[in-house]
Amino acid sequence: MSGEPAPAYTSTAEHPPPAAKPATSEHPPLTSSSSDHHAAQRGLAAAGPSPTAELASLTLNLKAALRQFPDFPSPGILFEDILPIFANPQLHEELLRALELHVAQAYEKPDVIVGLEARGFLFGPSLALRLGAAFVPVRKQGKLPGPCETAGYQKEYGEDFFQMQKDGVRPGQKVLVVDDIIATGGSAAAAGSLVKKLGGTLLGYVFMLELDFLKGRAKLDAPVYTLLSSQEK
Ligand SMILES: O=P(O)(O)OC[C@H]1O[C@H](OP(=O)(O)OP(=O)(O)O)[C@H](O)[C@@H]1O
Ligand SMILES: Nc1ncnc2[nH]cnc12
Repeated sequence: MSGEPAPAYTSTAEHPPPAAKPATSEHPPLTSSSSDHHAAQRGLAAAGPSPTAELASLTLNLKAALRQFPDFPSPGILFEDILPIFANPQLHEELLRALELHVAQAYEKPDVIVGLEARGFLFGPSLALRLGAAFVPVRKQGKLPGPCETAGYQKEYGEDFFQMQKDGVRPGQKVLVVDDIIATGGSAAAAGSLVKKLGGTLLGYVFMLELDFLKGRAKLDAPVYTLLSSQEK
């Protein structure tokens, strides 16, 4: 890895997204020792608050933006609406920064970010670009052309089938699965099983939000990171 060029890391630093600023005291580079290799790849100086302190302040803003809708899409479900984060460019930027910080601290650099339809598509590709990784979708059955692997699953309010294209992940590639929410964990577990069927090495799972009381992470057999938690019962 160390000898490889890292074009996306460099280009992210040189071409930050519109709401982002270059590395400054407000948007500092990654500085912890565990993320030094990422910081070095990005060509950024070490300065500013620790990634842990920065993450803590970012998550406060993000949590405050969530909205809840009772009895949607069916009676008894308290629906967590993440869309206000994407409607606000500053929060959108803060979300990506928080996820990027966490991945750099906690995981090896992934080759592939696998995002789940549909809300995993809202930030999966942007995160992949920041990390210099490929983005590959998991889609609901019947949406992807060509040879696919299929896995059935149950989620908090229904059941479905997920698919991935057979050439989406090459054997041995390091994969992070990302999605907006983990509830019962059924969707994420199905996605992880597809990655493994394709021969990928599952580094772990990254979610914006976890509904802790449903204990979905117990279904997952790789490290799980959630930025925010909710509906503690
Ligand atoms: O942990 P689980 O109980 O499996 O539930 C979590 C999944 O449910 C939601 O997706 P949904 O299937 O509603 O699809 P959408 O993103 O297309 O709205 C959410 O985006 C997760 O993918
Ligand atoms: N309670 C919930 N809110 C939003 N998305 C979900 N996906 C599964 N459960 C959910």
